[in-house]
Amino acid sequence: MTVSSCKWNGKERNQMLGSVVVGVPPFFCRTPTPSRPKALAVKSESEASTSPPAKQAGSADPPRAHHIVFLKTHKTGGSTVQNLLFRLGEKERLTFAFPYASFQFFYPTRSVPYFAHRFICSPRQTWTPWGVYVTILRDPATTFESLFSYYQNSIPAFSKVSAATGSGNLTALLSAFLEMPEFYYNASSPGNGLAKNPMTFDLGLDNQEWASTWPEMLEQLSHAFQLVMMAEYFDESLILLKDLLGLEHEDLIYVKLNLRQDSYRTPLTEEMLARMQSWNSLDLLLYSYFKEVFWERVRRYGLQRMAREVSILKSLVKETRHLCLQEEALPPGELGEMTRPFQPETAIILGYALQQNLTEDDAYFCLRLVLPELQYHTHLYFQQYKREDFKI
Ligand SMILES: Nc1ncnc2c1ncn2[C@@H]1O[C@H](COP(=O)(O)OS(=O)(=O)O)[C@@H](OP(=O)(O)O)[C@H]1O
Repeated sequence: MTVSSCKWNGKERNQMLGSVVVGVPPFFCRTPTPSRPKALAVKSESEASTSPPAKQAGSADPPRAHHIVFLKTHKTGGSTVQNLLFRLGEKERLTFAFPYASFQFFYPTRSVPYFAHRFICSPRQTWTPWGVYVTILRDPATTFESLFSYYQNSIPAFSKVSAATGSGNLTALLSAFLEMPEFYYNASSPGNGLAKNPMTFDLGLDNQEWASTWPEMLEQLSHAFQLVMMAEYFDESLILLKDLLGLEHEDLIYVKLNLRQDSYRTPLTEEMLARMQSWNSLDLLLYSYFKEVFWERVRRYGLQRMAREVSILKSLVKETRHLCLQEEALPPGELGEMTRPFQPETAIILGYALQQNLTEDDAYFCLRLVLPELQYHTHLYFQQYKREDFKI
């Protein structure tokens, strides 16, 4: 089934959702249009072109940000960032680079699309700036714990644990996996891409073992991505994004999406934590490296300035939540189809119900703020390809 043939009804939604469970790296591209926002404009309209900028020999100009690419890693808060970019793109009438026939590009064979892999990750390629590249990382332990719970039934290395132990208890399953990961993990199984060093895999690097090219790879990645956000410092990350793209505070308003119900979280013992870090040691290297890059960047931005900006953002988010949401996150049974996030079999994912009696403008904004990624993707897909049969 192709996405273009989808209508938004329960049966087809399930088919679409099946494919999105294993990841959605949406590429979000900015194409200059007559209604281009001043906030994102780097050069004047007359200078704009739809093709990537050709760098003139000897030109000292920085590359122009004609395109925004967001590489969505798994279980790192990416859906929240994606929602913000979807809203921005819709508001500014930007073009989205959606895969033609699916929600995702090449997963699980390869997580990063070929061109990105070639330009970002090959040590022999010189990085060619084509736009603004942004991604997000999260502490490897919490990322893995979240992945294990969410993909318990769909990643072979994880589902093998329940088959072998007969247990249905997430904590027991995670503990059993961490005791003997090699026993459950088969590197050649394509569905196992995320079962070891998932962020490394998502960035297109070899996630099996450390190689002497790693330091060079990390440096290349830090040149390729103008911003690597950190889930643990989400607000600070958004302020850096604002600075990078020339956004307003209003553009940064968010609610946490794809949030698991607390009862599905596994409390980690010291031993589990150590095992998890050892199993995901490349993710740990990646994360530690980019955490340093991140804080260096915050220092350059100015610590006091950052604190002020974050405080403004926090107040705005609080105010908006009060305006838009009935209460904090709710389980799926209490949500309508439009606002109910996809539910894996092994965890409960929370969503949000809107306040009643919102004005038309507020309802337009608030609905988009809480719209789960599949619903929003479907809406944008139909909107972009001039299919009017699914409208919010
Ligand atoms: N703003 C913000 N800050 C910190 N953490 C956040 C944020 N938004 C979402 N989250 C947490 O990220 C987890 C979901 O990540 P993704 O949306 O990338 O998941 S997915 O791969 O698209 O399914 C999921 O983690 P778990 O709840 O631990 O599963 C979310 O709670």
